[in-house]
Amino acid sequence: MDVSTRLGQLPTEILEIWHAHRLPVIFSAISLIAAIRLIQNARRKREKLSLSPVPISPAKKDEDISLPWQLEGRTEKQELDLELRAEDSSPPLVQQRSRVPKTVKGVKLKSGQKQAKDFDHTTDKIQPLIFFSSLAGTTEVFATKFAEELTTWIENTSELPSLLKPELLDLSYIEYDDYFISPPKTDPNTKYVYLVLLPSYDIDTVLDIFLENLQETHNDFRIDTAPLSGLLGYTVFGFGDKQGWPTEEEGFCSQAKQVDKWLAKLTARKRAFPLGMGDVKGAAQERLNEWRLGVQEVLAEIAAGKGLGDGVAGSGDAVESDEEDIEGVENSDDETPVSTKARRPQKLVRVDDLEDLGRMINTEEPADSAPLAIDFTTYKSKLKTPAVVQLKEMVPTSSPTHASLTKQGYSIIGSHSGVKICRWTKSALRGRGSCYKYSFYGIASHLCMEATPSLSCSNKCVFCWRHGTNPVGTTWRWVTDAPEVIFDGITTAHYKKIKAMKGVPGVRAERFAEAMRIRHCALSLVGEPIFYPHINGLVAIMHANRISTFLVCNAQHPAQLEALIPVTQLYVSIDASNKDSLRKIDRPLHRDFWERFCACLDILKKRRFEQRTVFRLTLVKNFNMADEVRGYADLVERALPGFVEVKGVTYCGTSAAGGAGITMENVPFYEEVAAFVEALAEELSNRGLHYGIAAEHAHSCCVLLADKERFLRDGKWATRIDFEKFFELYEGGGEWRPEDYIGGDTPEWALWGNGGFDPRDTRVWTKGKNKGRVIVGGGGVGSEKAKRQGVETVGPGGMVLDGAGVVEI
Ligand SMILES: Cc1cc2nc3c(=O)[nH]c(=O)nc-3n(C[C@H](O)[C@H](O)[C@H](O)COP(=O)(O)O)c2cc1C
Repeated sequence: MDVSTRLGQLPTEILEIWHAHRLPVIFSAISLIAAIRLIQNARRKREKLSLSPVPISPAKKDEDISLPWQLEGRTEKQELDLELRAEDSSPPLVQQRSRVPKTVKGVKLKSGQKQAKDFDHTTDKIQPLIFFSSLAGTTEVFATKFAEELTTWIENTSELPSLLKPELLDLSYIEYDDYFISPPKTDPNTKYVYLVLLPSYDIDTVLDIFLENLQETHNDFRIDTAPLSGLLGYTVFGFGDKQGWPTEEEGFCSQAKQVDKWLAKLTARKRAFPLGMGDVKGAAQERLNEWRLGVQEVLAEIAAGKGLGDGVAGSGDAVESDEEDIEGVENSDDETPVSTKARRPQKLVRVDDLEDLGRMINTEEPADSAPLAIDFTTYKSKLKTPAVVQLKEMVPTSSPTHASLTKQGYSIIGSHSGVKICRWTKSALRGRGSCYKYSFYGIASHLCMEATPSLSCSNKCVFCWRHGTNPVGTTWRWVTDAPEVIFDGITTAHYKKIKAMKGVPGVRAERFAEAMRIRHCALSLVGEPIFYPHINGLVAIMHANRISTFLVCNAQHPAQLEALIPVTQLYVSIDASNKDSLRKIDRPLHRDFWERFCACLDILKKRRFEQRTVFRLTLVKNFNMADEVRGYADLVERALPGFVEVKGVTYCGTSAAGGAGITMENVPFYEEVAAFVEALAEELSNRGLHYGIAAEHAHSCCVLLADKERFLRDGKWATRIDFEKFFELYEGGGEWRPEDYIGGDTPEWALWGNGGFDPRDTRVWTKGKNKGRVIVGGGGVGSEKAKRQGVETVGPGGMVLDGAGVVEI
């Protein structure tokens, strides 16, 4: 075979060989590739391992740290990281002393530590300030007595001329910033000692706000870590109840302990005397007396120029500071104590917003790979992640608040909603008259349910009949119930309460039957309905069930107000005409309460053509009535509400009200309310605003002003509501105006001057004292007319006055 022939056969032979051996060949090739990949992977893993950082020894780390004044050219973030790492280098003395592993915290940059101002006992004065907080009045009583006894001691101790008379300050009335960002700056020769008396509450109260404020001040990078170090000293006394909270572990005086701890930080350990604690059901007075004697001794020593003493437990020296540090580490909310912080010039990082700082720290890993625990969660609650925050129930079933509310007739639904049958509902069931909502708007009280999805509020109004035990807070941080659950719960509880009226003498059968179909819901009661995060869901369910909604808000939540879906009638409580007065009467928890209030007015103005808007003024004599007409007119001019309801405050007669400074003296007579309304109407008219006095309900001490251009129809007041039309418009989904669901004319008997009592109902005088009535009070157009028409005039708080005394109706 020649070469050319053999070459011609070669492909065929190769093909044959391939067919004969292809399987082993393919298998070998795959095995080879797999082996190579495995070897490569193994090599890569080893390389990665070898790249992991060598654990940094303390010595090595210290070398790494650049001091702040060497940071030129670095980014803010780099500077901050280095600051944080520098904080990690605690002095050896403290490291040795720590009995637990130290958690190193990032510290926001603060300006240099202020040392305590020098005190010259020969020239300077000592001003003791006694701060107290009291929700139910107990602490106030103790604090007042304590202040009196301390004053007597000072006055009788002639060798202490530098000691000034103590001042008693209610934490609810002062601006925290005036006292807890730095000591008051009055006379440079006056130095302060803070004496703080506090109860403890394991529910959300204003005390939490105070604590949060102290904490925020300490953590605010713009303020010194120890801004109160200029104080001569401080000490705290706590009141608690050992029956409910037997031991400190179980919460006895827990909040006083926390305040004591934060003040230690803010004052750079100026604790003048150890924390005192008294059991209000036990020997509180004896403990307080002992504590007072100790405080007196300390004051005498300071006055004698001996300061707080050295090296003694409770003196605030380094040993004690370390104790506190350890406690803080255990609690995971502490920081490196002032005494152990690296003392070096601080370079301020420019951060436009505190949140920016939090973001920077939380999102970027430190350059140093050594673990660095950073706790900034406490100064800005927004930074808390839901996973970390332990959600509590607002009103747990086992809480005293729950027990107290239930006793008062409230049904608590879930853990934050409530419903209560109103006295006017009972009255209407018995044919004895409805509340002003019937006279003004046509809401029969037996068809109306009063409820709230949030028992908590962000105000602590002096006239709130539940202050003292109601939860308060500025943010919603509780377990949240679904709107469906709340709706089912409140309606079921309401019907149950109506049914319970079945056997009550005088209940009219037809009204009882009607009452078994709720038509209206007043979302007010107590607390703050728009605080509930799903308020829109709840309102929508109400409307779907053809229940009209009257929602009252406290003008402290502009964002929620803006987002609220239209309700049948939207109220904003206007409890004062100016900032100062509002602070005194509403005692708001929000520091920017006035800005929030004004923002809500602007929202109300914007939304006045979507729904009926109402200003609710509650007049409290000596608080928000005198000389405030012009101020209220300013607010009306700003928001232009459709209606202004003016109501005299109702006296709740509890010790809580007394504690807040409200007595019967503060309850205006109806004639005073009437005179106020007339003055307001005149002021509005002088400004070219078209409001007129439309209706009254003397029994609730309530008068209605309305916008004449919108609710005066053919010369007749038309303040009532066409509820069916409202639902039609709502369900139609298009645009509508409040004028589109105006009902019939305001009935004659409800008009201003006619008293406001539905003649179809029966007036029943309690204890049958309707004979020989003497009309007390009276005055103003309304009451004059009322007198002429034989309507009795009511006294303070809806009390009818007669010759025989006060008869409640
Ligand atoms: C709802 C509620 C919660 C309380 N929580 C605590 C508590 O956690 N620890 C405690 O020691 N006492 C607690 N107490 C008891 C109060 O601190 C005590 O009654 C105190 O005297 C109240 O002071 P004040 O009402 O005058 O402000 C609580 C009382 C109530 C009503």
